[in-house]
Amino acid sequence: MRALDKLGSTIFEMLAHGLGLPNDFFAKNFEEKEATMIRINRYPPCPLPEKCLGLGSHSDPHTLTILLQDHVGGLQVLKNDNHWVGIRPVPNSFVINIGDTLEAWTNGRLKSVVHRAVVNREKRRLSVAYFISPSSSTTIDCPPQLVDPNTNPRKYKPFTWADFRKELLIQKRVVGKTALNRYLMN
Ligand SMILES: O=C(O)CCC(=O)C(=O)O
Ligand SMILES: [Fe+2]
Repeated sequence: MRALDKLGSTIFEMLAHGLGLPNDFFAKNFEEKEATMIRINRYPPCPLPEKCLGLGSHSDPHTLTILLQDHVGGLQVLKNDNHWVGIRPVPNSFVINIGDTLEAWTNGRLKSVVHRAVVNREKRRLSVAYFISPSSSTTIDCPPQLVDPNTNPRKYKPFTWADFRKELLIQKRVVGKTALNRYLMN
């Protein structure tokens, strides 16, 4: 896990740099990484792949996901809210997903994509997802540099990662970005 945490930290630093924020703006909040977790997804072959899904449409609620997928393929991303695009597996590489928490933290500059996994008629598929989360007390509040009252007003009310996790637990199943929508400004 240490290598994945280090990769996550480097990505956070690069993202902060790209957004014109201090390099440690995000990375400094991940000392404790509460609720950071790894999930192994196993999708058995399915005789009727058009009739079922391996993993339904959702966005990852955490901050950053580092995903390793095998050669079979099945990950799809929702583009322009109306069509699914397959993410071709590239050997020896990770897929990096922005989570809901990072979308709120950047006032929507970084987007957490809605995605799903489809199944394969013949082949079993495996993927491994590492979901990185900040310390529970971290307040997710977008910095003033990313807000413009005229062109990009503040989209979300500040919340702590602990609050957001409670919202996630209340939901029976995460569908789309329902937990994050609870924090939208009125
Ligand atoms: O299996 C995949 O490619 C996607 C997995 C995923 O989206 C998840 O575990 O949240
Ligand atoms: Fe996901």
